[in-house]
Amino acid sequence: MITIALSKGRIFEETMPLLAAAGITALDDPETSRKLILDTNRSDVRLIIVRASDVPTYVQYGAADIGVAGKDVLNEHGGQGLYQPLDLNIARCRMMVAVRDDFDYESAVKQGARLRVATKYVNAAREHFAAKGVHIDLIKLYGSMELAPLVGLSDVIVDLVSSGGTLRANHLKAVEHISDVSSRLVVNQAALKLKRDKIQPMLDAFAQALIK
Ligand SMILES: Nc1ncnc2c1ncn2[C@@H]1O[C@H](COP(=O)(O)OP(=O)(O)OP(=O)(O)O)[C@@H](O)[C@H]1O
Ligand SMILES: O=P(O)(O)OC[C@H]1O[C@H](OP(=O)(O)OP(=O)(O)O)[C@H](O)[C@@H]1O
Repeated sequence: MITIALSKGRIFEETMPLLAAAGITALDDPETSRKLILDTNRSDVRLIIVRASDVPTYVQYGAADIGVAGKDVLNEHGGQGLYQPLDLNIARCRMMVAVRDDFDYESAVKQGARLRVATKYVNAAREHFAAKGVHIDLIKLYGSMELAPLVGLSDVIVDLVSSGGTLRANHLKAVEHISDVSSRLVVNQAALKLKRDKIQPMLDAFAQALIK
């Protein structure tokens, strides 16, 4: 049995065409079904539905053989035990530093102010500000980061931006680009060795589908 870990929403939706290219189709839709283990048209392949941030953990411990996770999530997890053979180029966005429209970020940084940074991406934030030599107090959040500067929890947020609509709707502006983000295929290193006959053809089919 090959177990593939996916999160609901954009990763599931954007991975389906790639799975289809490898001849795999899900028999249930996670948006309408409450099932966490989904059968596929292949009796030797199943999908498990987990939180986006939990995908690397399931694959690291071998509870799933394969998964799809954003580079943001992989950077926070650390990537131990994971082989990352393919950038699937899906769920694309940018990791940015953002502040309130009326916050003078340049001056705050120039004056050597200690910035309060709220984010779910603490590793990315720590690395980014350390490289700039800016001192920060990190406040870990699990979502809705855009709220933090509006209610005085932080000066700055580090969050993902795609259309920019969420920043605009909350009177925030992006002031620094940290990295481009897309989702990667991750494979358990031991599973790749033990189940190579089943996993390698899937990897080849995904790679082929990406070229087209
Ligand atoms: N607005 C966006 N546009 C495109 N891709 C995005 C966007 N926001 C996040 N992503 C990417 O999609 C991945 C999955 O996002 P999703 O919203 O499904 O999970 P999440 O809510 O961030 O995670 P969790 O449920 O674990 O808290 C993210 O890890 C990121 O790589
Ligand atoms: O620039 P935009 O196109 O507005 O996208 C940016 C938003 O997308 C992500 O949230 P998401 O939609 O995934 O919501 P959630 O993570 O809070 O579920 C991210 O955390 C931003 O809030």
